[in-house]
Amino acid sequence: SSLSRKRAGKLPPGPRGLPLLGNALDMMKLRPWLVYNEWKQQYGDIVYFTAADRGCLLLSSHKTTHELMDKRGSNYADRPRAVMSGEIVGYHPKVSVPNYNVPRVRQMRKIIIEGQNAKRLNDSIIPVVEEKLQGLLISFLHKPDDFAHHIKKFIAGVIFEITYGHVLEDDDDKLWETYEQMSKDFSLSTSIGAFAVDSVPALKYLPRWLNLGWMQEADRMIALRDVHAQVPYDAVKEQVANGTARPSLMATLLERGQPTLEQEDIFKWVGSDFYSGGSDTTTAFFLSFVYMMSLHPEAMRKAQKEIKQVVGNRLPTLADKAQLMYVDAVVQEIFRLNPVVPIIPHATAEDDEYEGYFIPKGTTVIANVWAIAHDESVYPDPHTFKPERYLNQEENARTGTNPDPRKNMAFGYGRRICPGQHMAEPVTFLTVMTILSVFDIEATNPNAPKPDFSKAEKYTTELFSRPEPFTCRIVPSSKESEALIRALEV
Ligand code: HEM
Repeated sequence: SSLSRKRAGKLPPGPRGLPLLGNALDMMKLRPWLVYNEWKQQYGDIVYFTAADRGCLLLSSHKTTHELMDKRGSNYADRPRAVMSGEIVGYHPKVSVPNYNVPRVRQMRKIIIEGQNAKRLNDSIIPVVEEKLQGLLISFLHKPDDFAHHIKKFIAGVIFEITYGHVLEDDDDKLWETYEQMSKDFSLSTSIGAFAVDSVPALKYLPRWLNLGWMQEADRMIALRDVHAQVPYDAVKEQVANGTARPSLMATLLERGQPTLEQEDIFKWVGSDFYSGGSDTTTAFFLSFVYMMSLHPEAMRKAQKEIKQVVGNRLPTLADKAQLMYVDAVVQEIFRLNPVVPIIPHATAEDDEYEGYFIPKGTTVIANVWAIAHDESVYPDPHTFKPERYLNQEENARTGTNPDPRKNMAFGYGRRICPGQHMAEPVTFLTVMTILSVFDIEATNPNAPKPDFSKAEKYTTELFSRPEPFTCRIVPSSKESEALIRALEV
């Protein structure tokens, strides 16, 4: 590509001469978003660098992510090469791995999005969430210290029920165990730097008899890849055939008639993607919510007061949302301060040119969400948890500050934007509002120093970033609240 580069112009600025290997590997340990944020300060909102054998474009402003990833969507909707996860373990059937021009990507996104249309959302998804949410409140009441486990199980329960009509009851549910392992495999195989073969793709041609650690790991992942989605799919197929299927997305798809082999493969992997797309992300968000409340008692009390005024002494419903501006601001601030997906990787399908810079085909494009979320020209006082920032809508609109993080970064960009957003938005709001309507969340040690959010402290450095394990106290906010929860137990 050096010829076309000469013709098309220079690459954007950025750090040069980084060590060939190791750069990408070290990066992940360091919270790459912090390193990337420094590069933004040093080189600007459009930066080019190479990591191992890849060219990477780092976009660190609303302007650049919007102009390239949204407006030039068709050219910015591919994914970076995934050697371990795609080529070796074979997760290509997942919607998130292949390039956008693979037809099944669009077919799968369509099924996922239609699965959350307004009617399905109201009739099939929200009622399930409300029911599972009652179970969550009861678990919080009885075993508050296990809140992290309860949250995880709540999400898994919702996803299994809406995807397969599978009722998750036991902690050692087989389907749950399998999906958890698949989810771990998928995120490990996808993470930058976990496997050397992603930095040196030629390693994939080493003979299998060498039996290196990563080869054994890959074989184990491949075995699970082949079965995890087959088992629940076959179960629903049989239930549909003998008329015992509970309502679910999979049952709806199968009730339309005998699928072709190609459709079967797509349905199976859509099932897999509901879990890998929806569980770790939503769990990370709710853990972040609990953690933020424990650290910001004033914001919590303001939200609780608003709920009391609007809702009174009953459990809230989504119909109350329009009147709960402050609660909504709390939700936005959780999405912003510690974004669940701090950096989002896409890739270019063709050569491009932007503001005089040349952007080669096949460049990894990284949306630097963390840096945008902490940009003080967009979110003044960016490292502080401050729901109030969203409330002055006229002023915000006039100055272009404090845009809703859900609308322009938390769920990604362009043609790859999160297809689960249609349920994620109401589910996050409903859950936050319901928990706050009956519980106080308190820090175990209120005098401990607050983490420094300008350094992303106390948050993990995974693809889906969540708070590091923490403790807090979750107690009913009043006698009436406790009675409301106990009334749910039958
Ligand atoms: C708080 C919850 C969630 C957050 C923060 C979140 C965030 C994201 C982000 C940032 C992306 C990448 C978008 C891009 O590449 O531009 C994504 C992709 C995706 N999400 Fe979500 N998500 C959430 C919930 C869900 C749920 C509930 C589902 C279930 C259907 C889901 C399914 C997916 C799938 C399948 C993709 C891959 C799409 C593709 O590659 O074309 N997500 N999500």
